[in-house]
Amino acid sequence: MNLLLQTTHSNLKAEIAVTGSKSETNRLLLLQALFPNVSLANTSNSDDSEVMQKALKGNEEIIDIHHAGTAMRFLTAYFAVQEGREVVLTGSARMHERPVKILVEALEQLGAKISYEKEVGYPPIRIRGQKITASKVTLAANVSSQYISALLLIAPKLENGLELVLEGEITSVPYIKMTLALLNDLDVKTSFEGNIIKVFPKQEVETKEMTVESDWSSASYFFSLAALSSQSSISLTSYKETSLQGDSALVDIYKKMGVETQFEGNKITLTKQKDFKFETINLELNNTPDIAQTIVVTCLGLGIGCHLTGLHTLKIKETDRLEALRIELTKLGANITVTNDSLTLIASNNINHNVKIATYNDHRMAMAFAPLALKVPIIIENAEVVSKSYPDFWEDMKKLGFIISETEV
Ligand SMILES: O=C(O)C1=C[C@@H](OP(=O)(O)O)[C@@H](O)[C@H](O)C1
Ligand SMILES: C=C(OP(=O)(O)O)C(=O)O
Repeated sequence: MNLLLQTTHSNLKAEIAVTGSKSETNRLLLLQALFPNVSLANTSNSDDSEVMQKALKGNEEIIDIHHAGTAMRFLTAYFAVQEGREVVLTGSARMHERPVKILVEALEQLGAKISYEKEVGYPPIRIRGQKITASKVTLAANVSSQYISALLLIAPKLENGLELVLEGEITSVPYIKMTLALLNDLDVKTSFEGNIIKVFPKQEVETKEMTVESDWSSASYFFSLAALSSQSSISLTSYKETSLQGDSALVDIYKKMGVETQFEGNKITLTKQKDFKFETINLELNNTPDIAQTIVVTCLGLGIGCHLTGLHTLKIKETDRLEALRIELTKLGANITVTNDSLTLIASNNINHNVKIATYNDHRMAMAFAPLALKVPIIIENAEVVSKSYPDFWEDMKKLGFIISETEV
């Protein structure tokens, strides 16, 4: 499905209930499987959370998690400790290119039995669940924080808890802190000092309802819309001023792009500042990789330049996001260069009309480019990809007055 996005005005006003954080949901679904007296509210309706839920509830031998990176990594750890159960974890063609070796080797250090069905280091993998008593493991921390979160999530149920020694520069740190914070909410004791993380054993937890905060990565598209609007009052519900999600850094980042965020109860309201003086944006995004695409597209729409660094993990996500951005932004007329871990956009006021944006099976390519419809009519190819994290995205865009129609071209 290709969608043509257009608008007749750029004064944006609506209240939108963004779905729950997929990162929090997928952690909590796993914790709920370990501790059944935990209940959940405001969970994500994303495909990634649905496959996670299905995998944990079902009894299949072959489990297909499609494009869901967190599900792949978290379930690898989960099934490694399900004594007597044997499963094959598989996924989409792209998932077969997303590395899991660091996690598999860490689990093997602990005594897990995992083998590769096809290429060494990549899914699909066969996991034979074991009882694990070892409690110390060393692993590289510079490729994906999801390996670390996966180990931390199963740690309280290990007889002797877990000590992780992290090697190299630690990437995507807020996601590790989110995992630890959710464990702490269940009264699991943890520590994170320097490059050592400890989780202490806990076999049972008190009955508790955990409410998932709405997804900040999904909110990024509304920050971008507010920045590119002539006027805006966009309210988003179920957000907190003190968030577990690193992407809440959007509040400070978009202040530099003329968006003011007001917190009121559990709601945020995004307003466009009048007569804002824009400057080139320089950001290090190692802590917030998922909002890089949103930010660079906003900069193009605003006609300002940016230099974004700390992006090495983008190459192994749903697609090589640096390459995808280079190709699609170039189609729009942008002057962009990328390296293995950075991106530079030169300021320009020209954006080509009616460009067809390819989305590379990446939800964030579709959603990050959508706000440009405030500047030029734009076509988003395979727009259904948004369901990986935000199935209602196009409906929510319509609430802001966008005219969205299917197109054959
Ligand atoms: O733990 C998580 O929920 C996530 C961690 C990040 O991945 P990396 O640690 O691989 O950068 C992020 O990009 C992903 O969308 C979700
Ligand atoms: C990278 C992402 O997800 P995952 O790694 O879980 O597939 C994302 O949602 O941007």
